[in-house]
Order: sequence, then structure tokens, then C-alpha cells
Amino acid sequence: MRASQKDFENAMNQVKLLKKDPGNEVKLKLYSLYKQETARQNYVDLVSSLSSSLESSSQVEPGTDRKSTGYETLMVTSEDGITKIMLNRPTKKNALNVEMYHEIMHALKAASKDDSAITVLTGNGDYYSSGNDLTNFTDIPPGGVEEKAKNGAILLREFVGCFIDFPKPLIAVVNGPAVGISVTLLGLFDAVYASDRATFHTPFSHLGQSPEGCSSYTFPKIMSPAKATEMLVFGKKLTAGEACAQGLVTEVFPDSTFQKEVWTRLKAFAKLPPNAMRISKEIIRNREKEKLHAVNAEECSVLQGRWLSDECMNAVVNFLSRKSKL
Ligand SMILES: CCCCC/C=C/CC(=O)SCCNC(=O)CCNC(=O)[C@H](O)C(C)(C)COP(=O)(O)OP(=O)(O)OC[C@H]1O[C@@H](n2cnc3c(N)ncnc32)[C@H](O)[C@@H]1OP(=O)(O)O
Repeated sequence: MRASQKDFENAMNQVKLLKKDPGNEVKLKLYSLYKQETARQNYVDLVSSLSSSLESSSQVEPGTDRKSTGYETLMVTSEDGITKIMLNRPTKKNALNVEMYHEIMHALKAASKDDSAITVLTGNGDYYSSGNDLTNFTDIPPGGVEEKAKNGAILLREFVGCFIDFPKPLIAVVNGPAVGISVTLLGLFDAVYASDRATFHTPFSHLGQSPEGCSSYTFPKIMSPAKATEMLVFGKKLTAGEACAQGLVTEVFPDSTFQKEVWTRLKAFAKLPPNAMRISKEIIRNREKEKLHAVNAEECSVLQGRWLSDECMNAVVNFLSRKSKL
């Protein structure tokens, strides 16, 4: 017999009253089940809201937005010689869930073959991105946390590989705060423009994790080993101005004029001969490619181990508990 909503709420309360801590792995499983229950409730709520809105208005075209891009977590547009990939989970601060990793890879592969001269990554809403979605840790497969960590490392390696191999000029338009993997990847971009509202934060040690996105190699080269250590090991958060002084950001703009100034500049860049730009990027980046792939493989393998550590599991459980999701 299927449990009712009341049974579920009672069970949730019982978990909070347990005298003995059930442990991180069990807590992550509980969170996963909680999410499924919430998803079922959301489904029912959505269907019921759709029914009432369709009854009240025959002009609504459900799913129009989604059809225009074909993506669930991104908005992708192509005009004026620019393919713009916009992270589109603003209510979650553009955290990267598993679907978003796959969709970004898909969008990059498509952009590498389309007619555009340059490609831009940016965020919708007040954040550029809050990095890896920490709820990614909760969908534990039958093979347990080891299988989860192994799959995560495979996905991460493929994902970062797409940035290493991207053939056209790739520009980050950092519209707001950036956290975790959204910061480390910036070392693989060809230019990074930031609003003065943006901050750059890689709290890997706080999360019991280690650097990815090739940052263990690119950051010391860009900003010196000591400055890279302050960010990647001690989790020092940089302002946009500081990140620019360290060479991670190319130029900072006042937030009030950011979009206008940046897009005017990008449209001018996109009028340059595309083949010349592609070939020039190749000659700047290609001699590092093999090294970057090797660094990526090593970082993913180290992270796979970190994800299984108590330090990491405690940090994830703490985040989810703070958000009342456990
Ligand atoms: C294949 C796997 C690859 C893995 C690659 C590894 C990458 C490493 C990293 O990226 S490490 C970085 C991980 N990110 C974080 O630690 C950030 C966590 N989030 C926060 O600290 C805060 O949310 C914040 C500072 C980004 C914003 O705080 P604020 O108080 O302004 O807003 P909220 O916390 O209320 O956020 C709004 C809702 O968004 C949810 N959310 C935000 N970021 C994340 C995230 N990274 N993961 C999961 N969920 C996130 C937050 O829970 C709120 O949701 P709610 O409205 O449902 O409560």
C-alpha cells in the first residue's frame, strides 16, 4: 500500500527525533526519497495548476519556451555571429545539476559546428553560477556511493574535456557571483568579462573536496602558485577587481552598464573573420591541450576519492540540513 502524505510527514518527524545519528549515507538516501516524494507532489500541483489555467485561458501555449531552445536548464540563442549559452536555473542560483552538465556539453558541441564566430557562457538572474548542485550527491545508485563517485568522475572528465577542446573563441560573461566549478573553468576560457557585482569563490577545502576544471594547473600559471593556493586551498573569495588584478578576469564593468558594454564589444568581435579567430585560438591553446587533458584526468581521479571521504559527506549533509532538506 502506498504511504499517504500524512504517513510521509510523520516519518520525516521521526527521523528528526532519532536518538542515534543514522550516518551520512543513510541521510543522503533519505534526502533522495524526500526529493522523489516532493517531485510527486510538485507533479500533482503542476497538473492541477495547468488544468485550471487551461480552463481559464485558451490563449496559453504550454511549453512554448522550452520548445524554442530544446533545453531544460539552458537558454541557447544564436544571433549576430554569437552563440549565447545561458545557464537557466535562477531560483537555484544556476547550480549545475546532472542534466545541466549534459546540456552544456550538448550546447558546446552544437556551437562548435554552427555558423557563429564566437560562443558566450553566462547566467540568468543574480548569479553566474553557484557551482555543482550539492543535491547531485543524493541520487545514490544500487552500487552505492562508490558507483556514484565513479560515475561523477566520468561525467566531470567528459564535461571539462569539452571546454579544453572547444575550437572557437569562448567568452564568459560573468553577470554575478561565481562559485566552485563555474570559477575553475574560467582558466579555460579565452576572455572573461565580469560585472563589478561578481565574486569568485572556490570553497573546496570547506567542502572536503579538491580543485577541478584544470584549475590546479591553470590558476598557478595565471596568478602565481601562492595566489592560487589562497583561492583553491584556503577558499579566499575574490572580488571582480581582485580577480582582474590576478589575471583571471579580463575586464570588469560597472553592473549598471555591464550588459550594454559587453554585448556591444562582443558583437564587434563577432564580425572578425571567423577562420582567422579559430586558427589564432588554436595556435595559442593547442600546445597545452595534451597537458590539460592529463591534468583533467588526474583531478577527476583525486576528486572521486574525495567524494567518498567523511569530510566531503559531512559538508554536503550540513548544506542540505541547513536548507532543511534533511
Ligand atoms: C558530475 C559532478 C561534478 C562535480 C564537480 C565539482 C564541483 C565543485 C563545486 O562546484 S564546489 C561548489 C559547490 N557550491 C556550493 O557550495 C554553493 C552552495 N550554495 C550556497 O552556499 C548558497 O546557496 C549561495 C551562497 C550560493 C547563495 O546563498 P543565498 O542565501 O543567496 O541563496 P540560497 O542559499 O537560499 O539559494 C537559493 C536556492 O538555491 C539552492 N542552491 C544554491 N546553490 C546551490 C548548490 N550549489 N547546490 C544545491 N542547491 C543550491 C538553495 O538550496 C536554495 O534552494 P531552495 O530555495 O530550494 O532552498
